[in-house]
Amino acid sequence: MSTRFGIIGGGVMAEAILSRLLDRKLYLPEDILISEPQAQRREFLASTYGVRVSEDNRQAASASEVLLLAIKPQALDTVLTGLLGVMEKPLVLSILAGVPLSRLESGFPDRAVIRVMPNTPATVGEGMTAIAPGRRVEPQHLDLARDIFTAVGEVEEVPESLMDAVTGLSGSGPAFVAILIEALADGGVAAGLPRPVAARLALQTVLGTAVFLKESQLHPAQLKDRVTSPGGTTIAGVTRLEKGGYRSAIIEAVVAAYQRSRELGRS
Ligand SMILES: NC(=O)C1=CN([C@@H]2O[C@H](COP(=O)(O)OP(=O)(O)OC[C@H]3O[C@@H](n4cnc5c(N)ncnc54)[C@H](OP(=O)(O)O)[C@@H]3O)[C@@H](O)[C@H]2O)C=CC1
Ligand SMILES: O=C(O)[C@@H]1CCC=N1
Repeated sequence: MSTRFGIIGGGVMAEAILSRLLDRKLYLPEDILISEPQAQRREFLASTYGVRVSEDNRQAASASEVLLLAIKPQALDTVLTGLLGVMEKPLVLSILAGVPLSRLESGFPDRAVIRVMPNTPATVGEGMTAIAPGRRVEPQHLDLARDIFTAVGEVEEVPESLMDAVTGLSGSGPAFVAILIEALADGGVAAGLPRPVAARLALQTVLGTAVFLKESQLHPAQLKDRVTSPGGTTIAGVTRLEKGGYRSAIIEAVVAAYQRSRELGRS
């Protein structure tokens, strides 16, 4: 049976992408082969999604069209060593944080490589993916990568020099937003709301605000001004946020994640 889509590393992000690709019927389960060292994880992926699994990365790397690299950046060298001598030349899509195209292209000689940074909302088709094509990428490779990541959300092509910044913002950002939602709910509980009610209000407030901003094209500051009645509740809360360094904490979180992405690429 031929593999159209090979994945090396069947972890969180691989599952997020593959679940949506299957949902959207871009690939059939039998088109996909995932190599993953943990037997339990392989069994889970095979039984949940019907995909083929293997403990041998060389099988996934023999994919006829696409090879998605979804291992941790620290595992790259080991994986590359194990792939020496594999002759097939699929398009390589690397989602590894920080790892530069130059390192990927020397690890996959003669193959077209695209550096990609997706995020976990890809699972529900609301992902944000940035792509940066390498030197050997042809227009048809870029079209294929766009098709794959459009199936899991929005896609932006950027120069490779911006990929670490992308990683700090949209790659890591879902964690920062999840902490905000958790903290909003905690605030509601502190103010006396039952936990389930607080959790629902917090989630819908963040979702509603994001959808409203997207649809209205308002600048976030305009929305903030609309909510902030003179002498009212919101300005009391905003004052406390400013005192607590809310904005700078978020800016610094994105910058710290960007810097860590750069460090990972150097190792
Ligand atoms: N999580 C996220 O939100 C995002 C992650 N990324 C990137 O995606 C990549 C994967 O991240 P994530 O899914 O979170 O990590 P996970 O740890 O969940 O996934 C990595 C998987 O690779 C497996 N693995 C380890 N060594 C090998 C090997 N030699 N050959 C094949 N598979 C191996 C791991 O198995 P085991 O557990 O047994 O070690 C694990 O299942 C990273 O490079 C990360 O930078 C990019 C965007 C967003
Ligand atoms: O935390 C990480 O390293 C990965 C990359 C972007 C999101 N998660």
